[in-house]
Amino acid sequence: MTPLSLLKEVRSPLGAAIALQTLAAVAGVLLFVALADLAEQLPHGAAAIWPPLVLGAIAVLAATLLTSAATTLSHLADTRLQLRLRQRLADRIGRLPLGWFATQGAGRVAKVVRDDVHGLHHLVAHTLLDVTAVVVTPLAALGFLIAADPWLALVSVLPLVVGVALFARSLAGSAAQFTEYGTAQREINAGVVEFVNGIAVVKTYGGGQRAHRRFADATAVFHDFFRAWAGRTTTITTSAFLAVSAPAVLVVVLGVGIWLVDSQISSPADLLTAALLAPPMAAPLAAIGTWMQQLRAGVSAAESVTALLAEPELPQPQAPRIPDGSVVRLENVAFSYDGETEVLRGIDLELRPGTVTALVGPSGAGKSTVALLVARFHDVTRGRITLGGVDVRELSTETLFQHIGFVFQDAMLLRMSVADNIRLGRPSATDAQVHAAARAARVHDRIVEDPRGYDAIVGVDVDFSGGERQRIAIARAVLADTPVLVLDEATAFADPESEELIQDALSELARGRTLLVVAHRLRTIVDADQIVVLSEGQIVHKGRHGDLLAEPGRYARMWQAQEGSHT
Ligand SMILES: Nc1ncnc2c1ncn2[C@@H]1O[C@H](COP(=O)(O)OP(=O)(O)OP(=O)(O)O)[C@@H](O)[C@H]1O
Repeated sequence: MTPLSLLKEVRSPLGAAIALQTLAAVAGVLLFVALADLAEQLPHGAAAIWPPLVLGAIAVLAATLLTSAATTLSHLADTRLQLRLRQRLADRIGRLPLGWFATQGAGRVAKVVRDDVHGLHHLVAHTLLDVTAVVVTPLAALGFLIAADPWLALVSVLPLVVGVALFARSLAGSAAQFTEYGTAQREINAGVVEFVNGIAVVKTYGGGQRAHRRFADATAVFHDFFRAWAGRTTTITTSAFLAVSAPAVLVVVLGVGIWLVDSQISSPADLLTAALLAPPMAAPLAAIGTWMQQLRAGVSAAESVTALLAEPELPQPQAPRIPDGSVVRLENVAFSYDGETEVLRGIDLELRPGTVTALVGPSGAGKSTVALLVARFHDVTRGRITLGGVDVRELSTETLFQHIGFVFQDAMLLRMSVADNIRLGRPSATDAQVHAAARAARVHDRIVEDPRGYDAIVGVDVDFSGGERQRIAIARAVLADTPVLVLDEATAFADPESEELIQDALSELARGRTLLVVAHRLRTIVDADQIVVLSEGQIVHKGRHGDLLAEPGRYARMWQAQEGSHT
């Protein structure tokens, strides 16, 4: 799909709008022709001026009505396109693997849905009509002039030709310059972002000079580049603007035109027509930069939308199967984020119902990745993951999430009431069930601290700390009541009281379920049925706390390091 094929959806209204705008531009030129005729007829009395007067009035009326009809149609096309695109994007976004969002960030989705769809609005509703007008007006004017007097037409088109030649010269080799311009701009932006993001560090450690060097250097590079570029092109660009400016055009047309009239090659009336038509014929060239930029922005918005629509979706099974029980098995699983480096290899693991499995290991070992794969945020690169004996790729998303729930580190709350946030786990839950889930998650007391309690809107009436958000997410999982639960233990930064509450909530949640926990502190998982030690994407040990501690190895060392730091 090419970016502009997006516009196929609205080909008919947009085509009609462009056709109407073309007629409007011709009518606009006709007005000048009528004016010239009017001036010519003035000495011949009232009867003679009526026809051009009526023609002028019709031209104005037609230009106004046609432009307004074209704009209405282009806006209708735009509204239809926006609706279709937003539906298609929502549909596509809904079918992307959940892991995609972690990698790409919600920022890209927001940019496309908000900014790029809006960028397309500009292209469809305005830019295409503007471009039509600036292309058709000179052509229509030239057509009228050629019909009236070819010599004057030639003179009138001269400033335009000179202008085009000068602009072409000033733009020669500009592709490389524009690339350099873009690179320099990006470097400045990166410098600003780095500086602003690091402002706390900069202020704390007083490294102001060094920290903003990247920004300062990028600005200096940009300044030098731009000065050199402007120096090379200013004279020629200014000459081009001058060539197509109304006074310059009039000087040329009147200067040569008067000589043509004197030499009886042209009539005074045709000279008047040329003097009226030549400036609007040349003027659009001065705006060439603006509309090229608008076209480029529109095309680039279309490219972003097309790219998002082309993102590979998570394959859905043709004939979804039903799992038999809720045993989860990872069989010789390998996974790569980038298709090159495998971050997991040969993972064999069984999560039996009612047991707790803890994943431990150094940072970057692949613990979170295993958790994400079990919840099918990504599909495995090799091997398979089964739930109740069925490959998770053969389950419908609905069935999968009826069986597997998850609570990840950055517990997401939506801008809705606290009760509805918890109810996301089970939309049909009664108030009493919501409250019971919140109690089990040790967050009920915090919720009722606010006078609006469960009706308080998150982010508007009430804000929660990270630990509280996580407990609300746990309440949601309690309510969803899935037999398998994947948890990314995120208590590392919680205060001791909050940590204790989260641990209580988790123990409550774990009762009777299959639990897979990404554990950062070993102390919380000493009672786990199975501790899996990962290192560099592979399982290096598996067993219970006591057994693992007994054998010298990574687990014993990790325990020593953590417990040593507690004593
Ligand atoms: N979205 C991603 N895109 C590319 N590589 C990733 C992505 N997420 C993780 N990785 C890489 O995969 C490997 C395993 O990461 P993972 O987050 O699973 O480790 P972890 O054991 O959970 O680490 P931590 O304890 O620090 O959270 C790391 O090398 C990491 O850099």
